[in-house]
Amino acid sequence: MLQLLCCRARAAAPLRSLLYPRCNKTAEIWKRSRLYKSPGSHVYNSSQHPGNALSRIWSLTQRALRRSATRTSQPTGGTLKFILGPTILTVSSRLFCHVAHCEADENNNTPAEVVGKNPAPEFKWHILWEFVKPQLFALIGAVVLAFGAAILNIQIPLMLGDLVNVVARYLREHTGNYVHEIRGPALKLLGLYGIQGLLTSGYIILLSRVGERVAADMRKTLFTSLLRQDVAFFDANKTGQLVNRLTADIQEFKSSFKLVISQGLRSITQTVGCFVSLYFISPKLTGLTVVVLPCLVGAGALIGSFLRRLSRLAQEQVAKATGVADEALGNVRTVKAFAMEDRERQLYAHEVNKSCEMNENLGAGIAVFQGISNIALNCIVLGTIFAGGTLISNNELSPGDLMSFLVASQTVQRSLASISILFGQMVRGISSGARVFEYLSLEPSIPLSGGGRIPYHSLTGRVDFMNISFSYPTRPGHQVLKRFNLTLPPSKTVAIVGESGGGKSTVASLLERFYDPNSGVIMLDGLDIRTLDLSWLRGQVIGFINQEPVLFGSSIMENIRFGKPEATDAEVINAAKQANAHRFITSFPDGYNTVVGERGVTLSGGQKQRVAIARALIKNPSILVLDEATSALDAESERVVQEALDRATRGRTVLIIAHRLSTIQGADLICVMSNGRVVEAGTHLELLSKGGLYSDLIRRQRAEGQK
Ligand SMILES: Nc1ncnc2c1ncn2[C@@H]1O[C@H](COP(=O)(O)OP(=O)(O)OP(=O)(O)O)[C@@H](O)[C@H]1O
Repeated sequence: MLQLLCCRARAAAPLRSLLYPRCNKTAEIWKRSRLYKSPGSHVYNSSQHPGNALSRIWSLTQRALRRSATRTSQPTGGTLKFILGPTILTVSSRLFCHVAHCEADENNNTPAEVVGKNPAPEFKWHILWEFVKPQLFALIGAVVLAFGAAILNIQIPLMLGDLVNVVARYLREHTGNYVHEIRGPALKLLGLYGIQGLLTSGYIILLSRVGERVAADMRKTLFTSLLRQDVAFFDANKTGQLVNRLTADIQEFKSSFKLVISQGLRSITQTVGCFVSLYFISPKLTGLTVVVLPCLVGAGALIGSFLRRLSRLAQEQVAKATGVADEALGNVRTVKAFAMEDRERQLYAHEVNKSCEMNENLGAGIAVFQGISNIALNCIVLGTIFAGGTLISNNELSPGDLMSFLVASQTVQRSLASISILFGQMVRGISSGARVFEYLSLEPSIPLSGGGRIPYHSLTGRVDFMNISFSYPTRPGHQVLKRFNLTLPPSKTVAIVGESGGGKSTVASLLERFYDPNSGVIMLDGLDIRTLDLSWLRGQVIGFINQEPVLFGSSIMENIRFGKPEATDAEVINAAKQANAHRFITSFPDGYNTVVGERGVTLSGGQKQRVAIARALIKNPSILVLDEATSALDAESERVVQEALDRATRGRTVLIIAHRLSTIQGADLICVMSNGRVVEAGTHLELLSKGGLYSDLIRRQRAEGQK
């Protein structure tokens, strides 16, 4: 039972008071626990230093919080995890902490250690450069055009001033033709507006092309890198968070990248250029502006950052509500089976109401902010006109200069305001980019390609597990296999049985090289499988069928072809026939083109299993691994599937992991596993006559069957 207590980590006192009483009460925990920090991970386990474990934990916690608080104002999403016997303290750099109380297993190992990632992944400029390099010409073009548009923006106030001066002179002197007088400067200004419009469109087009291509390249590279990672990586990282890096983080990075280059460049150029113009128009008015403007922009930036924090909280709340809906809709069958629709509706309504309230508050905050900033900006205009009027009456300034000054100072205000917003956006973009880059350069510990292949005609399919010891990387303290030995003779069927959690499926995972053993070797035809090409091993040598086969939401034809993409239709149909699936597939109106729905939801368990068998058989594997392939089926489906399996296993090396002992009595060898080791081995009759663990299991299963 997991009990999560949340507290704001910044408030040190509550965290301290939460820890001390817990630890005082459970002094035993300290004696039992060990302290380790695995390299690269952030998992700490307590009592290599039993005496000062608490103070060490506390200082690590504070250091982690300080680091995440000072590096960036944005949440980074990393976690540190402290394991104190059955208590796990998770400190996340989102500045929250959870104290999770977990039951320890029989070895005093906590069941829920999750390896956290670096709390603040670094932004790597050289990786960004690799993505930007192919778009360099377009990027330089965009920068030049944006710079040109900014320079013109500096010219416009001056030309507006010229125009006003012409009008003012005409009004004063009433000489000449008004249209003739004004035509020249007006046309110049119009031309300037036109060129500026063209430059602006040009740089936006180029920049969005650069942004989209960089983002698309990043998505493809990140997806490829994620697919390359080994299974242990996915044990330690939630898929939702990985998908978030592909979508939200890259989106955020792209927006920041485009905004910082376009608006950043424009705003800085305009601010500097317009300030120079202001100074040349009127040093006295510029002096006044220099005093007032930064104060207003500073106040605006402060309120702006407060509003952005509100906006982030409101977005997080919307994401939370979406999470509730996602979970309920994703598990709709379970929700319905437990008649929990009402509870889920209430839960969703509660979260939506909270997000509605937060968004309303945010809306009110924005409204007040905009109202106040409108008043302040208009006051600046009034103040400038007032002071400028005085200068005009003293003949120190012309009306046109005042006009130029007003427009240029408005441009400066806008530019300064956008620089302050851009700064926040840049920080967000950098932390999103860092999260994306973190996995781009991650090398899997088990590489997918490279290594040798055994020619098909000489492959016998003999497998030897030699002295294998293994712990899952996410649970290094819990040894699942202990000096495990087993031989799968060529073309024979070996079954593994034993208590639940004894490590049977782990043996299959090691053969597939989802993980590598900590010690010992697995041999295929006398060769260490670590020296063999992994894509070849998984793609052509080993066929894997498990208890709950997962199908893709495409047609049956495509699902079977997943086992061998180049297979012809005839090969697919042949594999389906071998798997006893042809008849039910052709009974559907769309036959092999029937779309099976998300994860194969429109097929029955037995039908799904037979499609999965066809998918495994189409690659004609030398070794077949059946991990409780029939245990989820009813008697009739099991009979049909078993028939298919009997046919499929002929002439192959087969490893069966079985719960129901009735299904493996014909196996050439049955191994009984207990506590990570093989404790008995022999045929069904040999093991029965021994009267050991196997006959015990048979007796228990028979008794359960009779209940
Ligand atoms: N991905 C994983 N990460 C960490 N521990 C795991 C993982 N998968 C399994 N384990 C643990 O390894 C041990 C052996 O699990 P395994 O699935 O191999 O047992 P099993 O004999 O196949 O059990 P069952 O008959 O119930 O399927 C269990 O204690 C389990 O909790």
